[in-house]
Amino acid sequence: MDPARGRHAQPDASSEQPPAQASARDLVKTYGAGETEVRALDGVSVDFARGRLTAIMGPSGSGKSTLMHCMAGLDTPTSGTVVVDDVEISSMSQRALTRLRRTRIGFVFQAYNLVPTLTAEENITLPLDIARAPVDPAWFDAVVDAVGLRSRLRHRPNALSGGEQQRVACARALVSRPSVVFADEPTGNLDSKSSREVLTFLRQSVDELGQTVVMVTHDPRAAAYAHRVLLLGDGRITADLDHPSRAEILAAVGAEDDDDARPATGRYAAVPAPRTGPLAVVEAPRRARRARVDGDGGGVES
Ligand SMILES: Nc1ncnc2c1ncn2[C@@H]1O[C@H](COP(=O)(O)OP(=O)(O)OP(=O)(O)O)[C@@H](O)[C@H]1O
Repeated sequence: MDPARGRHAQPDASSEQPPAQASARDLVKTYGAGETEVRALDGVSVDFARGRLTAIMGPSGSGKSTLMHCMAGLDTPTSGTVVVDDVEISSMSQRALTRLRRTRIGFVFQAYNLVPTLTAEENITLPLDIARAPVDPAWFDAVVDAVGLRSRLRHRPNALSGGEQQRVACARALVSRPSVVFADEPTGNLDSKSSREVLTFLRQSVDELGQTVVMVTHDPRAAAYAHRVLLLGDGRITADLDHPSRAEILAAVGAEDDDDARPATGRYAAVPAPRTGPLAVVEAPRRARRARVDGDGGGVES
């Protein structure tokens, strides 16, 4: 890190690794104190490369959401640093963080968190509208077309399916062309078809739109869409898999294959299935306590 600028130094240009778009160093997050203290993150250091889809997996309580929230500036680490797009955010004021989240960080929640009184289009542009930042029409069109929502833009959330609502939420996270998008169990509430649509879009946003996406999932089928899979256990990274096959992911999480949900062909034909069968024991469904109101329009969490 370059202390004079409060930023991390630029990576070595000769490095073969894509530069990190977001990084954590020695991240520790504790909740409570004394005998009730919980060490949700126990010294996590990780780089999320630009133009990659990274999946984070791990058992319930292993620290996945805490890591995402600290990386996205939704939670403050107890110690350690978080850098997004060369800017250290872990020591920023709430005000500066709020501003940054509106335009530089996208967040997708399991519960969609759309504003019910606004149309799909208004929901998508809300973070920029709140930030009084201009909407780039060409980028807006590219995102809306990629997510397949052109004909639904004037509908309100209650007239959209769950999958459509989550695609609106994905488009909202991407509309500012953020440095990085964090998605916390984006398919946790969706059926297999809608899950496939959302995962395909997230992958497409990386491959075709050049975005950087970090996604928490409990589902090995969803993780198979990623370029990289990280496993967390007890607040630490326990495995880091580069372009893993579905079999490698299943082996890493200690789950057996689910014959009923086996993809037709090819890696990206992976079909996330409802949470039944052996994979259901890998992790409990996301808890409702995840939903929160950020109130700044950056994630428009509700
Ligand atoms: N606000 C909080 N107050 C106290 N403890 C918390 C709080 N948030 C998280 N924890 C604890 O920190 C640990 C990590 O939680 P976290 O939600 O990050 O795990 P997770 O891997 O995302 O779990 P899940 O998949 O079940 O959501 C858990 O033991 C959890 O109970």
